[in-house]
Amino acid sequence: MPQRDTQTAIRLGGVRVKFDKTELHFDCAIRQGEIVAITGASGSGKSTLLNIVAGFETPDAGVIEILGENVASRDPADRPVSVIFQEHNLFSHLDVATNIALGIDPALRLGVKERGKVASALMRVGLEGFGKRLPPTLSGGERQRVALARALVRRKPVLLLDEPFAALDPGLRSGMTSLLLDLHAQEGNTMLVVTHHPDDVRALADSVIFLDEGRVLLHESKAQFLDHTDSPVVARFLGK
Ligand SMILES: Nc1ncnc2c1ncn2[C@@H]1O[C@H](COP(=O)(O)OP(=O)(O)OP(=O)(O)O)[C@@H](O)[C@H]1O
Repeated sequence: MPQRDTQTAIRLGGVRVKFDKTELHFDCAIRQGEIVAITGASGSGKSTLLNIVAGFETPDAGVIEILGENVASRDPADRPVSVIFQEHNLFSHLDVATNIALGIDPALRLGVKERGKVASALMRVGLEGFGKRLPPTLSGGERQRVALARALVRRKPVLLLDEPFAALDPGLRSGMTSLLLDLHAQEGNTMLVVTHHPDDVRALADSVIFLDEGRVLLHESKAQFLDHTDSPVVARFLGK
C-alpha cells in the first residue's frame, strides 16, 4: 500500500478545467500548516484554483487530495475546508450569533455548549457583544470578522480565503491581517489566500503560488518570490 503523505495538506495532480475560451491546468502540493498566497494577474486562474479545492468547480480531469484523501466526489460541505469570500458571506436577515452558529449546525440545533462556542468565537475575533446585531448594521471589517468566526467554529483544517481584504480600507486590511496571523498561530491550520496585492503576500504568506495564464508558473517560499528578478511577469506583478 502506498504511504500516506502526512506533510501534504492539498495536492492537485493533473487537474484540468476547460471553459469556453480557456483551459486551466493545476499541479501543486501544499504543505500542512502553511499560509500560501495564490496570486497572479487578473484572469490567471486564482479563484478557479480555490473553487476546485472547495468543490464549487468540478475539473474535467485530475486528482484533488486533501489530507491524503481524494475528495473529487465529495460535496463542498463534506470537504475538510472552510471558505471566506470577499463579500456576501453572511445572511443579512439573521443576527450575527445565528450566522456563526450555522457553521456548527446548519439546522441550528444549539445547546449550551454550542452557544458557548459561538460566544467564544465572537470574543476571538474581537466582536464580543455583537451577537444580536444584523449584518447590514456592521462595517465591512466587522462583517469579515463574523465570517472568520463562523469559519473558526467549523474547525476545519483548511481555510480558503478569496480576496478577503478586497472590500476593506487599508486600516481594516491590516487589522484583518493581524487577526488571521494570530488565529493561524493558535490553530496551525493550512490557509490558502487568493490575493492580487503584493502587500498581502508580504504580510501574510509563508509561500507563494504564482499563476500565469491558467498554470502554476512558480511555487516557492515568500523570500524567493519577493527576490525574483528573472521573470518579467513576476517583476511586473511586484512593481519592479
Ligand atoms: N464559469 C466560467 N465560464 C467560463 N470561463 C470562466 C469561468 N470561470 C472562470 N473562467 C475563465 O477562466 C479564467 C480564470 O478565471 P479566474 O476567475 O479563476 O481568474 P482570477 O485569477 O481569479 O481573476 P481575477 O483576479 O480577475 O478575479 C478567466 O479567463 C475566466 O474568464
